[in-house]
Amino acid sequence: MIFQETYLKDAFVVNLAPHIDSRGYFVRLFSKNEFKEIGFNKEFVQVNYASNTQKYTLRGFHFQLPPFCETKLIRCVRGKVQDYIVDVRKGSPTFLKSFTIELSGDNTQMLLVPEGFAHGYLTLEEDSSLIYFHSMLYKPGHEGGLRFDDPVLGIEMPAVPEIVSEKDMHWPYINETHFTGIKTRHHRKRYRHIIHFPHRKRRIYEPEKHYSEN
Ligand SMILES: Cc1cn([C@H]2C[C@H](O)[C@@H](COP(=O)(O)OP(=O)(O)O[C@H]3O[C@@H](C)C(=O)[C@@H](O)[C@H]3O)O2)c(=O)[nH]c1=O
Repeated sequence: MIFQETYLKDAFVVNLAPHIDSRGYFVRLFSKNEFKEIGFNKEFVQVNYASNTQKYTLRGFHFQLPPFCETKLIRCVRGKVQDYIVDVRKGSPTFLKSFTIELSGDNTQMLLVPEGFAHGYLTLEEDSSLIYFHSMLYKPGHEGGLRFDDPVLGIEMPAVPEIVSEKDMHWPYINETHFTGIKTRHHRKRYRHIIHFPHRKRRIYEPEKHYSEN
């Protein structure tokens, strides 16, 4: 596994190392020892699987509220998605900035979504499925969400979402209730096997302009 540090503090792209032979391939998705390299020492306590029938289905952007914040490891096992994360940690240097990556059943990348990040994706192919590893159990009633089209986030998608749940259509636009209060980790130790993504220019967040009545 090779960990690629993103420009969002604590969020990593995990590059897998498949063992290929005449049968196909074998690949390790998680190893406690390898993840220690990036300071990850939690346990995954729940594994979820989501199947999406249609292209341009959107799920997200979701996070669990304190004290049930969770780290998630995301792998697309079939089809293709554009995956997004948004830093909603109050006080984080990358607060409200987003990162996106294409994940697919054919590529060998996963995304590690740290605590205090919202996560979502848009399917780019029919029949796209994902598996998520969670460090916290599902807590109904403790879910937070961001609108995928919130102008504060300025997220550009490759296509207009065509299928979105009622719940995801009704998240309020950015306001204080979204801020998880999770602190970023302060250590900035350099890790082995880490590649850095270049910074992307994002629009400046101006709360007084963007807070909505919702
Ligand atoms: C997330 C979740 C949902 N459910 C139930 C609640 C509901 O009846 C049904 C569908 O739930 P949702 O509409 O919230 O599912 P969905 O919109 O797919 O939610 C997921 O979105 C992606 C982007 C993530 O990152 C995941 O962590 C999760 O939040 O499944 C569970 O039983 N356990 C769970 O862990």
